Order: sequence, then C-alpha cells, then structure tokens
Amino acid sequence: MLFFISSPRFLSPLKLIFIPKSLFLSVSVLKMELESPTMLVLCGKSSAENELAKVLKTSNTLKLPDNAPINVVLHSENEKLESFQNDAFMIDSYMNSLSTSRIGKFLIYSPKLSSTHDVVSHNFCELPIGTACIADVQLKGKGRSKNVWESPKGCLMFSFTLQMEDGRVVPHVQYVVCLAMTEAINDVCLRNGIPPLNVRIKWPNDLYLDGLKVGGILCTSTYRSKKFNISAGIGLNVSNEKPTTCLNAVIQRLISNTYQLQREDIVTAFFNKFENFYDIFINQGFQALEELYCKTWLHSGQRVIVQEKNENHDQISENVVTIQGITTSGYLLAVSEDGQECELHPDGNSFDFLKGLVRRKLV
Ligand SMILES: O=C(O)CCCC[C@@H]1SC[C@@H]2NC(=O)N[C@@H]21
Repeated sequence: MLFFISSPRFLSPLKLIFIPKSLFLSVSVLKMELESPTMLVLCGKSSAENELAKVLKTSNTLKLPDNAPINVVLHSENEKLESFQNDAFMIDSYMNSLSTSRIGKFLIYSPKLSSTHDVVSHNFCELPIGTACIADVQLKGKGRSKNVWESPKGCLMFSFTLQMEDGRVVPHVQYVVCLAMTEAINDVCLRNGIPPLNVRIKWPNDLYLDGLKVGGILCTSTYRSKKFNISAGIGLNVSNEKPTTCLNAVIQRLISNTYQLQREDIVTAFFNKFENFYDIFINQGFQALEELYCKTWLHSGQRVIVQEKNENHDQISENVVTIQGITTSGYLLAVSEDGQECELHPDGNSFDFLKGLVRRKLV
C-alpha cells in the first residue's frame, strides 16, 4: 500500500513511502482499540465502597485523559451480563484473599485500557485513598523517564493511590513498594510449596530475576492542599516471557513444576504486605525496613566509580566508593576509600542509574 506523506517537519514536501499492509492493519486496529470506549469495572470489598462505586457510575465522575470514552460497569451488576475471556483478572478471587484495612479495597478493573497509572492519577481526588486499578492489557503502558512499558497479557499491571504529608519521606515510598513486592512473591511461593525465587531489587526501582528485569515500579506525585498525592504503579512479568523473562518461566525451568503463579495471588499478597510495611514506614521511618531492603537489593558492598570535576572544572578524577545503604533523603549512601561518607545521585543522563553517579559529601 502506498501513501503520500507531506509532513513538513519530517520530510521534504512530497515523498512516497511504502507501508506494508500488515503494519497498516495493526495501526488501524490500535486506533480502533483506542477509540472504542474503555470498560472500567468498579468493585468494593465492603458495602461502603460498593455504594461509592454506584455513585461514581451514576454521576459519570471518572474520566480518562483526553476525555476518551468510558463505559463504567459495576462488578455486582456485571457478573451475569459480561463474560470476560478465561484469562481475565478474577475480581472475586482478589477480593476474597485481600485482608487489608485500606489499600486495594476499592478496585477498578479493565480488560484493556491505556494505562492504569493514567486512571488513578487522573481521578485521584474522586477516589478513596488506596484505590487500585488493574488491567489485563495496557495500550500505553508508562515506564520511568518517559519509557514505554510493554504490557501484554500475563503481565501483572496495577496502580494504586497513597497520600502523604511529610515530603521528606516521599522518595522512600518507591523502596517500600519494591520490598513489599519481593516479599509478596516469596510469600506466594512459600504458600504453594515453591522455593523462593530470589527476585532482587535493582536500585532505585527495578526488580530482577536471574540477571534480567522482571518488574518495574513507577511512583509519581503531585502536591495539592498541603498533601502529596502519590500514584504507585507496578508492572511484573508473571506469565509473559516477552520482553525479558517471567516468574512462571523461571519456576518451570528451575523445578519443572506445573504450578503457575496467579496474578490475583501476587497482587493480594502485595497489598497485604505493603499495608503492613507502609504503617511501619510511616510510624518508625524507613530505617525500620532498611535491613530487609538491603538484604533484598543487589548493591550491598558494591563498588562503583564516581567521576568528579576539579575546582576549575578542567579535570575529571575517578573515585571508587562502596555502597552501604539509603540516605535519609532517599539516595545511595556510600563510603569512599578514605572512610568519608557520601551520597550518590544519578546524573540523569544515563539509562543505568549506577553509571554516571554524582557524589555529594555528607558531613
Ligand atoms: O520500569 C519502569 O520504568 C516502571 C514500569 C511501571 C509499569 C507499570 S504497569 C502498571 C502501571 N501503569 C503504567 O502505565 N505503568 C505502571
């Protein structure tokens, strides 16, 4: 198929470009998918949350970015009407295993949406704190630093909301999220007789298994009415081997077991763990979790090179420092060879956060 494209920004006035038919078809399928209304299924753990679900539906309160069309449905009404595919997220199984007092009790589920992160951040003020949004597929999954998060079926993808008053500890929330997820995976494995998978944290918020990234955490915040509104999003490759590897492929390889981890079990174990860790974090500070965090990350004792310009900015020296933990402001705590403690900041230019670190001496 041939198309005339005449965008002055990219091409000289008229150019013929060959677009394969298959690409043309997939672009139009994507366009259709984006234009058909996004189904959002609302469900609460208790009657209070289910009442709120009704109000949100009747008042058409929920919105998507760009005012994309939405079809809001109540899970209680939907059970008989709509049958999702067999691999759809099982809301009842999720609600039955959830034992939190706040987090995850109001759920927005969608078989396919643009991004769970968009849903919770766009509707933050209309939703109870702790609301979770879970999707089977995302069409515009977001990663950190404007990266795209590949979001196929089998990947556990969800976002939830939090609110904090003390801005000094906001940077640590992402570490609590990472830790709760690694501990949740351990719990689910243990409960099902599977040896721990050894999912590790790569600072600041990646999850690694066997040297490959299996998960990522995205935390964003806005400041409003003296409070930090936080949206935390997690993507975890549970059954999708692409683009890297996934938990179930590793389980099969390691123990040739037919048991498969379920997204519902992992996400409820996560919320149960997270709520507990979050209370510890708010009441006692991140130090109370730091030992467990440092056992789980990949960096204790890791030696990294920091580059520093001299006072005239004409020479760069390289120094080796050893990573020790996390500072009170949420950066890497390291010690130089002369015993001086310092804080390491990413320079913002490198894809790998541990490259191009900038050192600030701690007094
Ligand atoms: O590794 C990263 O860069 C973070 C990836 C975060 C992906 C999750 S998937 C659920 C939530 N919705 C999004 O659009 N992004 C996060």
